[in-house]
Amino acid sequence: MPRFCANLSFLFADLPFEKRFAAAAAAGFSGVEYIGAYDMPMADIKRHLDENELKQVLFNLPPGDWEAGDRGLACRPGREEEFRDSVFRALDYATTLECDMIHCMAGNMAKGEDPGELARLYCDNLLYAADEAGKAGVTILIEPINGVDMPGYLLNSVEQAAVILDQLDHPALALQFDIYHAQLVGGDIASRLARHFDKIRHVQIAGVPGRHEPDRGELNCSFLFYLLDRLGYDGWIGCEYKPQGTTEEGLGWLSPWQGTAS
Ligand SMILES: O=C(O)C(=O)[C@H](O)CO
Ligand SMILES: [Mg+2]
Repeated sequence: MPRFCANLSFLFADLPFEKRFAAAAAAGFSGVEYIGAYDMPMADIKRHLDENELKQVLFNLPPGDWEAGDRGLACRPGREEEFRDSVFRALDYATTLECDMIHCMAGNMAKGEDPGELARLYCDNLLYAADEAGKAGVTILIEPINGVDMPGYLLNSVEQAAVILDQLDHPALALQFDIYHAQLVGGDIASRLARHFDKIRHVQIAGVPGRHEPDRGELNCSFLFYLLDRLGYDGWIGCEYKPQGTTEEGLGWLSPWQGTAS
């Protein structure tokens, strides 16, 4: 059955970041993911992982200046050198943290820009990142994100991502299927999980609407977890949601699944 990892950028958010590792372990998680922790020395992160017997499942490439509106650099003209530096920085962390998946955010499209041009640059940058990551045994993931939560984001649909992955056909590139975003952009989750299953290396979950606990809203998560199991999914499911109360209060949905991982 599926293994669940805690997304520390979303869960346990009432605690300082470094305390979220222990909180995740205490709640029964054996893996963690997060957007990024580049302001923390890698040795400190490694210590938190080891002390709490946690696997580092995933984190993101440095996304540029988040406060200034950057949501990744991969499609941004004029930022190629920064993108390349970000690949090496992330791979350094990945090596130390023994993490074999990195999410590369596409970046936003500004008004008046040509999406085709940006998509070309995005693909070139993905190939660069995948070549470097492949040498380190790391897979670069791409994740479609809905354009309501992230207006202007270049990569919105699972279908766009599938075309890109087919075209680039690189062994170190794969799909991060975030069920929350996919439900908002197209729905029909069960069929699309099955259709794109060969490309999926990581799954994330949240309830729709609201991005709260997965059992709150229109999705039938138990059905989807069993489906993933039937499809032969042996990866992690990232719990990337905004708890409605405290994280611990909202974890009732997880208890039937804990200890069932095969
Ligand atoms: O927003 C998401 O769904 C993600 O997984 C990104 O990594 C961060 O925004
Ligand atoms: Mg996600």
